[in-house]
Amino acid sequence: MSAPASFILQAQQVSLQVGSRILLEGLDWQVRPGEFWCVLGRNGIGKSTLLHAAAGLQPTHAGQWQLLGQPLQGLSPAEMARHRGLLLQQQHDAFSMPVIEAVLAGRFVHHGGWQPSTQDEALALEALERVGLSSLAAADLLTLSGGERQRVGLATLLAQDTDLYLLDEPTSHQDVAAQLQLMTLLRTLAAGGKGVVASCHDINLASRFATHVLLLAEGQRWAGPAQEICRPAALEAAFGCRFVQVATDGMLQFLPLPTA
Ligand SMILES: Nc1ncnc2c1ncn2[C@@H]1O[C@H](COP(=O)(O)OP(=O)(O)OP(=O)(O)O)[C@@H](O)[C@H]1O
Repeated sequence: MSAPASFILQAQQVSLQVGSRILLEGLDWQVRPGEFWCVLGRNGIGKSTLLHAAAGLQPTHAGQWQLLGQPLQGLSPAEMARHRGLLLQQQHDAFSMPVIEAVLAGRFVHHGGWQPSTQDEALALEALERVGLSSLAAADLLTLSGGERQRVGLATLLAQDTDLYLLDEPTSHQDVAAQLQLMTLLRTLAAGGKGVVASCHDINLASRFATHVLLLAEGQRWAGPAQEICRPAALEAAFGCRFVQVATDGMLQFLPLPTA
């Protein structure tokens, strides 16, 4: 997995199914270094399923995924964990532990032992700083707010330091200022050569921060540069409501309106 690959993630004719329902059929899609993709679409359209399948944690019914040019199915869990990380939509904590310990868990994949080195500790602290939570390093994980807990999850992924970041609704528990910081952080990660894929319900955040958008709808999808995909016609087809496009401060905003 050391040779440079032109794609960090590649879907080749991927089909995803839950029960008898086909969510996606014949998806050909590539994530290159430097790209920040937002996956948009209605509730239940298959965004989480897509992220979990790309992470190798959910079955792919046809086609295959390649991670850094290698078939995902052929990689061991340890190899996968060194090259891709997934932020779940919900974090479930059974035990008390200091926040820094949760972040240090991200380093485990790189040394295989539970004893963190001084460098691991420095990287974990730096990851907490990047998500604005260094003051909570010693706090009990179980005492955090929903937004703080979600950012600890992202810090753990940053400590894991993978090539591909898969994030399921990373902004869902964040206040508006934290959303801007988080989307800026994801864009910076991509600009540094990582591949970032995040599901999102905020079209305006996606169109402002993502380099690319994958817009999913029943039996249809659009993929490409964010400014090309975030257009009223495609958004209306995908979400089933009207959109008015408003230009403000040099940015395009999309205002959803009920259908007449
Ligand atoms: N294990 C399962 N068994 C049956 N159906 C499932 C299973 N997992 C997911 N589904 C269904 O698959 C569909 C896609 O779910 P998914 O969570 O991927 O949607 P989503 O686009 O992420 O939705 P949301 O925006 O609400 O998070 C949903 O209709 C869901 O009910």
